[in-house]
Amino acid sequence: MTDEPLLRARGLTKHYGERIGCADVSFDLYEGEVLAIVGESGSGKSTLLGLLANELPATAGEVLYRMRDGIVRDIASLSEPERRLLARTDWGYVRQDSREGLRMRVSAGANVGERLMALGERRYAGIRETALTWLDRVEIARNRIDDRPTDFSGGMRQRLQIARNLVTNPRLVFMDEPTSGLDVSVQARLLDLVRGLVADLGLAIVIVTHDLAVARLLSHRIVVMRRGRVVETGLTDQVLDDPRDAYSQLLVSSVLAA
Ligand SMILES: Nc1ncnc2c1ncn2[C@@H]1O[C@H](COP(=O)(O)OP(=O)(O)OP(=O)(O)O)[C@@H](O)[C@H]1O
Repeated sequence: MTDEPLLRARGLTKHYGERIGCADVSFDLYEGEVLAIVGESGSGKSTLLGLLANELPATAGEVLYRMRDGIVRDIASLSEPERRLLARTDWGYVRQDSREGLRMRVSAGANVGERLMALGERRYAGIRETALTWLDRVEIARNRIDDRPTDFSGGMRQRLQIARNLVTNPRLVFMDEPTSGLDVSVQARLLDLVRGLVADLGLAIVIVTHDLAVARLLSHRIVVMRRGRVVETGLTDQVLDDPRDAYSQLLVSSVLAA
């Protein structure tokens, strides 16, 4: 273990032509820490997540990541193979739309095994055994291993995405509104599962959500965005119970009033 941050965002800025996606965002993320990015629609949450996950090029600023070998790299300087390897091993990305995060035409088992195969694992029996273990962990019945995600409910698909991402023991997982569109009870089950995995595996998570209840339940720290800028950041309970910034106060109170 080390006290060094796992990831550092420094002055991250993204312009879409004249439009500002996000501007001058800086923070540190530590191992095992869950950071929620909240804000209303259009505040820049998805843009920031895209920059952090190296899926969008920044207009200015940088993301520094401490790789598994301990060396801190600017993610924009990674070669294409290095970038792909990082995205497949030490990082995960759980998408709002499971059709973007899963391969819908292959079985649940193949969805989970794919990243292992990409890392060179060729023993079919071993891959299947690991996939079964992960189906257990995300509470999908073992006899569904040969079924396709198209036959799964929304909640099961999100749990399968989680298994698919965690099979390589990533240290950092990005999540983009993972519970939106799910029924309340299904959401609660998913959040419970994620909480358990965070505790067991010491995962760091950056989660984008417009739902402050999700942020409250999962995150240690929170970043409040408005018009592409961070207006407030701090410990989740502190920000949600006693927001300093006028906009955060509005955001919190409008949810409370809802
Ligand atoms: N591809 C794009 N081209 C042009 N402008 C964009 C693009 N993507 C985002 N924007 C603009 O950047 C700003 C931030 O958008 P972003 O999608 O990051 O916000 P958000 O908080 O994730 O919103 P939502 O919750 O609706 O997804 C908005 O003004 C948006 O219109």
